[in-house]
Amino acid sequence: SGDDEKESNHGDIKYGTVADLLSFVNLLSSTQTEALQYLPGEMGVVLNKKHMTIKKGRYRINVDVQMFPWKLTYKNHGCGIVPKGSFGKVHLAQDIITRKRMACKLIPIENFKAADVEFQARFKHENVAELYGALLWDQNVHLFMEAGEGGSVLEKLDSCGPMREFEIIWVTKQVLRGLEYLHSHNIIHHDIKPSNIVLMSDKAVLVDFGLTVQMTEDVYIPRDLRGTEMYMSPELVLCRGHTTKTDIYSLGTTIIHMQTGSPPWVRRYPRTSYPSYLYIIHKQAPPLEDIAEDCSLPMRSFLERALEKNPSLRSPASDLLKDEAINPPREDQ
Ligand SMILES: Nc1nnc(-c2c[nH]c3ncc(-c4c[nH]c5ccccc45)cc23)o1
Repeated sequence: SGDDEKESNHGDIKYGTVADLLSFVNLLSSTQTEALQYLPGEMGVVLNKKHMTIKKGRYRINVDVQMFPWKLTYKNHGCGIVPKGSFGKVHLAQDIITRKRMACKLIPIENFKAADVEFQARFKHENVAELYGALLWDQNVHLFMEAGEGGSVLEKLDSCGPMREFEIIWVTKQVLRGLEYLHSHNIIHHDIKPSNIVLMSDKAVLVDFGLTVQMTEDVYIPRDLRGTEMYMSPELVLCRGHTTKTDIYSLGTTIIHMQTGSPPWVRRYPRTSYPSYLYIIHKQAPPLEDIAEDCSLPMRSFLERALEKNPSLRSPASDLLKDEAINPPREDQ
């Protein structure tokens, strides 16, 4: 009976719906810090029964799930690095029963915002890292997600140097499919860059939705500056309102980074002499000078469309997905 079921539960971890998870994370982000200590030691909602096995209302580290440092195939020193997201560390986790390997992002409860998970919970797409569950353990929110075991594009660039055009095309198509989906729901990611694109064997997915917003009007008026400077669009820097097109510009700067191994601007304006790039991004023409010399003509024209200074003239993801640069004729491949 329900009572037996209740008695046998020793914790507050349960399988639930997206609505259950959203009310759980809203509870967490709305609880005053001093009140957090009175919450049960273990609480959480698991969306995905296939990957995470709850036993008697519990899901414990080293009992039900093990945590590992990431081992990257191409990382020469092979040390288990723990990549840092916008507000937390990301570990590799493996469910003891299902053996499913997951990413587990730890966010200290005082830094946790419901927005960190809201969009990943509500919007599912093969190029958006799936959220499997959210748990609170001793003052840390643990987000279990789809793992990109190939690491992020940034780690690949740091380890293997500039990417070849066919690799860039492969990543760009995946990111554009994810952006086309998010933008069709008026969602702006706000932090498209190499470290927020992670690689699996058969696809790439977008991660880190801590800065993500859903537009309610035609234009989003920011209260604060969101994103990473080198990848920011001129209209975002101006802070007079922007749209989903800002993500397209950030993809353009990300492609320059994948081609050359460096973000735009930094070679012409060294970081040592330029603490901030905001004024440069605002005043200068888009960074077409930072496009790789050996960039193909189709990719160059793709970048001109993605880096168009005027967002209303900039191509949307749905148009760029049809661009010849990322749909080369067979013999080119
Ligand atoms: N900031 C953030 N928010 N969610 C994620 C995330 C979800 N699934 C993931 N899978 C892999 C990695 C990852 C990043 N760098 C790495 C280096 C080595 C191995 C793995 C990685 C990160 C994630 O990241």
